[in-house]
Amino acid sequence: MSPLKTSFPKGKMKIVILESISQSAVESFKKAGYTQIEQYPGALSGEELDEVLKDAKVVCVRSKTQLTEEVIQKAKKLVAIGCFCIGTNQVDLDAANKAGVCVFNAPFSNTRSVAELVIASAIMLIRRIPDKDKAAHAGEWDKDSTNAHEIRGKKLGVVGYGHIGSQVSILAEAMGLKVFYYDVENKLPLGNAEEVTDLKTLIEDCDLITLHVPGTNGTKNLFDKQVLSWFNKGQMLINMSRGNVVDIEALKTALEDGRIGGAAVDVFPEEPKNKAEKFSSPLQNISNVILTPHIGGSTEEAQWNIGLDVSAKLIKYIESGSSIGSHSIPELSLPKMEDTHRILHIHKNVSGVLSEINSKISKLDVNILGQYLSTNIDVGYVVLDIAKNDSLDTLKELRQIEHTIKVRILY
Ligand SMILES: NC(=O)C1=CN([C@@H]2O[C@H](COP(=O)(O)OP(=O)(O)OC[C@H]3O[C@@H](n4cnc5c(N)ncnc54)[C@H](O)[C@@H]3O)[C@@H](O)[C@H]2O)C=CC1
Ligand SMILES: O=C(O)CCC(=O)C(=O)O
Repeated sequence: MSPLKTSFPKGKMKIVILESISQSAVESFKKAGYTQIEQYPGALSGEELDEVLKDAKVVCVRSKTQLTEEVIQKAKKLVAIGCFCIGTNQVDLDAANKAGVCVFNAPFSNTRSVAELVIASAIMLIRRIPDKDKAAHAGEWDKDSTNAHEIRGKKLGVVGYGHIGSQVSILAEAMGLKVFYYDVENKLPLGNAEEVTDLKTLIEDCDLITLHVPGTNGTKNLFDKQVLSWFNKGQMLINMSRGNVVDIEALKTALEDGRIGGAAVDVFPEEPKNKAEKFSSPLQNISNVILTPHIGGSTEEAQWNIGLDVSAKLIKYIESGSSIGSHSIPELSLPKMEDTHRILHIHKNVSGVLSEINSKISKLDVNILGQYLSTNIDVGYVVLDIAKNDSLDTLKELRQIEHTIKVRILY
């Protein structure tokens, strides 16, 4: 079979890669025939980002680059966004959906890396290693065991029992911790973990609390002043989810008061865009606090696998239209194209569009060999496999249909 060609030559398809995404992604794109790859080490914003995205078909980001409605609307040629991470909160998913831009992520390639760092942090905090470490660096030999404990037998409260939370749960039990969890959804408890349906009880009863919720409007300031007031016996807090899940000023106060006995914080409301920008946080220089620069998922293993996972989804979408794993436009699983042309039509989900598409195609006297449709509240995604013909004319016709957002043709 001849290699799959796309309506738009691969060699002209600009792929923008920001935030030092793994070379595994770059290699995958190149191997698949994409040569116009622009790479930038950090995140971009403002005019610089707009300029780079002006003629980009695909943009690849991690957690920093903010792909707002404005940015997406200006990037007129954009077909797909790859989030080379778990979180998709840096992208306006609603705007991407309405602009017909497919958004993918890597839902579990760095899960284990985060879970391992949580366990490591739990041990460090409960042994008060941050202070011992600082003291040793300063030439002080402090062997005092006061307030240093084993994690064995301690109670761990997991807030958000999804992929990461449940992996933490398994590792924690293996280390002898007793695991409790709180989630807004009904979740299967792994091992001997027990659900606690009330957040206050979870916090009051556990020795360590670890946060693994997504960054959404619903989780913004989930740990606000009031929730942090439920820590009253020196429990420790680990936040490797998103910076704005915790009220950072209230956390500072609780740490200074000793109501919270220590914290490991990997994510911040304000994070530098790149290495050159300075990092500052109200949590700096507080006793028994570990601050890390959003590296929960930053292991070579995780980054390599994320690169492979997301690039494969992007290539599949570009070359076949399959949108399985999309966080924006509707998901469609598609069969292989067999000696056909494939039309991908993304449109506003209003009545009449589908029948107009079919009527245009029937007027062109083109045989429809397969039709696939998926919709969400705002957008419809229809894929038509048609007998080979002068497809460019078909494309022109379909672009004229009212409510069309994007049309592509594969041949
Ligand atoms: N620090 C880092 O480098 C990394 C951070 N993350 C963050 O971790 C988050 C979680 O990742 P996964 O476990 O893969 O996500 P997931 O979607 O598998 O799990 C999230 C869980 O949180 C629950 N949840 C949502 N709102 C909640 C609320 N208000 N209260 C309690 N539970 C709630 C959900 O029902 C779900 O079970 C990501 O969205 C990302 O923001 C992910 C990877 C690396
Ligand atoms: O590695 C990154 O840049 C972001 C990791 C993260 O927060 C995620 O996967 O959601």
